[in-house]
Amino acid sequence: MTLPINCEPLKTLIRTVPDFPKPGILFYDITTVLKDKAGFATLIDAFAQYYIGKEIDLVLGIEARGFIFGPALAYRLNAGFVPVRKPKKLPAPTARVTYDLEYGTDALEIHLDAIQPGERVVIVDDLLATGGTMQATVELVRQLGGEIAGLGFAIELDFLKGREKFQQYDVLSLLHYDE
Ligand SMILES: O=P(O)(O)OC[C@H]1O[C@H](OP(=O)(O)OP(=O)(O)O)[C@H](O)[C@@H]1O
Ligand SMILES: Nc1ncnc2[nH]cnc12
Repeated sequence: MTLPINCEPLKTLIRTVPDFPKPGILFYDITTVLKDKAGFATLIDAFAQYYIGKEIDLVLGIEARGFIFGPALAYRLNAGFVPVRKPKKLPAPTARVTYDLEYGTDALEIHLDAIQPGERVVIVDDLLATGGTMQATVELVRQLGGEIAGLGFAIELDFLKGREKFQQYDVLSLLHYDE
């Protein structure tokens, strides 16, 4: 059995920015790990190692930062990639769900024909905070009849307890922060 990839050393490559985008928010900036070739590869390798062999048909990436990890992971899993987008970006008929954010509200859409009923889907995003964004995406997948095989995050902000929204799902977070 292969040992799980330890991503903990990558914390040195993640920049924290106080009071962005609003006062009181400590922003976890992944651009500093993405530009590090070993850092980015380690994150994709860690996701891939977890999902290989789980018969994943589709990887869904949530706009915008889920688009960074989703396609690279889909390629490694020999799966398709589906973008979940902010409103009015997708050209064909869509399903839409609105949700609350750590710092505002927003909505997400998916093409109605993006998932066939029963297809096995992994949803990826850069960060789990309150879980509102992922919860909206889970709802979109359920509306289309997809089977949720996993929810994957590069970073989880444990203190916001977003994970509690997903108790019936397999949640993978590569890095955890307590504050
Ligand atoms: O768990 P939550 O409280 O829902 O927060 C997490 C979401 O917030 C950020 O995206 P944001 O909405 O800022 O959009 P962006 O990726 O377009 O910057 C982040 O990339 C996640 O998608
Ligand atoms: N604190 C945070 N840092 C980066 N992305 C976020 N998305 C929601 N909360 C965030």
